[in-house]
Amino acid sequence: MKKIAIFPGDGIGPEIVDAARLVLDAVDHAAGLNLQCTDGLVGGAALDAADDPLPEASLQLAMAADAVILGAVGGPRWDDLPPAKRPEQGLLRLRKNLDLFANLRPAQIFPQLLSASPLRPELVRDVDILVVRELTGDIYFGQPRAAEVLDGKRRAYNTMVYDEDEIRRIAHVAFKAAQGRRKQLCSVDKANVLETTRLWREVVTELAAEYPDVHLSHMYVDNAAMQLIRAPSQFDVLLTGNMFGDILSDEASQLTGSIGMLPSASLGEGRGMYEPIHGSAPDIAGQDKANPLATILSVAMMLRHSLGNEPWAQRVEMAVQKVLDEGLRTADIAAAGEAVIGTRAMGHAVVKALQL
Ligand SMILES: NC(=O)c1ccc[n+]([C@@H]2O[C@H](COP(=O)([O-])OP(=O)(O)OC[C@H]3O[C@@H](n4cnc5c(N)ncnc54)[C@H](O)[C@@H]3O)[C@@H](O)[C@H]2O)c1
Ligand SMILES: CC(C)[C@H](C(=O)O)[C@@H](O)C(=O)O
Ligand SMILES: [Mg+2]
Repeated sequence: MKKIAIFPGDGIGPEIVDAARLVLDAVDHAAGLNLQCTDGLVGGAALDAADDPLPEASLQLAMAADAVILGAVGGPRWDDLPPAKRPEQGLLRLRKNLDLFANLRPAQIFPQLLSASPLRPELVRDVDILVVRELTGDIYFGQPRAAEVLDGKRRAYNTMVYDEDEIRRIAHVAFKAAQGRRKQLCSVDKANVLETTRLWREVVTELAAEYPDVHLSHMYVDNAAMQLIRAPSQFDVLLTGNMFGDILSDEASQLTGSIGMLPSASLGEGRGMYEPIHGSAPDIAGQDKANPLATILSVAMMLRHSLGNEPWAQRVEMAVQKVLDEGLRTADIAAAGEAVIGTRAMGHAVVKALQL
């Protein structure tokens, strides 16, 4: 028996999670996984219910689980709160408390969606990038941080900080991932300006000696943002910090056609958390329009990384390929004039494509 904690969250979160749940339930039943799934509150939903974006009960639920599935958090209803009190803080605290320092965000091209990419097909056809984003450090968590009034003037600051151990452990993850792929690792930093990322570059370079089969290169983040659009297939594994990884992974999602296609795994020493990279999409929430495939592909990542079930991870990924082959599209991945299906119908279609 494995325990799965499920946090639907806000906005489209409950819709995409419900669609992914259809797939998870079907796999559980067919593969005899004997999963015990329990829902919890995080983000705005938790703020509303318990005045805390990560109530203690939710944290305990996650800590007791073998794996966590999360939809998305946040939305305009909570936008006036200061960052430290917002729904997003629930997600950040969950990541930090579970020590999920390694965020894997694969950006793969689905050949069926080449026409959905804003880039020319010949530029994106061979794209297969793994963004390895550090997830528990950087300017997200650095102290001190404050918003204050000084000499009658409002000012605010955050602190970007990494120590060498934090850099080393995420770099090991990236080097190992590269060894299992095309052996090209590009570390992205801003070492020409920032002390933090100068240390980042030093530590990553030191580690390269342990991975002689991996070709390591370094790139400044501004150039990387540009190269991702100019010639994205040059990248294999992209290693970067929390902030740059957040931005570059949203950018990379566009190569695939939609942010609704990018799953993620957040890993540490223990349980993993699985979530799409996108947010709560308030503009389409509650309309059965959201693409659940990123969440469904995150379930595949959970089967692979937390449940040790590679065959079923691949079956879910193949089922996603099949629905795309069949021409089934949510609005975000539909070409002009193409028929569109809703979130829930897409979930059912993936279950059908599993051919159980
Ligand atoms: N992991 C998370 O929980 C997470 C991630 C990013 C943003 N957020 C939060 O979500 C809220 C909205 O943020 P935002 O608008 O900047 O980013 P967003 O990712 O929610 O949406 C950006 C755009 O992408 C579209 N989109 C996102 N997911 C989609 C899907 N599955 N299918 C189809 N279209 C999709 C949206 O409709 C929107 O047009 C904010 O409160 C933000 O903090 C949460
Ligand atoms: C909601 C926010 C805290 C989060 C982040 O910045 O990590 C999101 O953008 C993501 O990419 O998961
Ligand atoms: Mg983000």
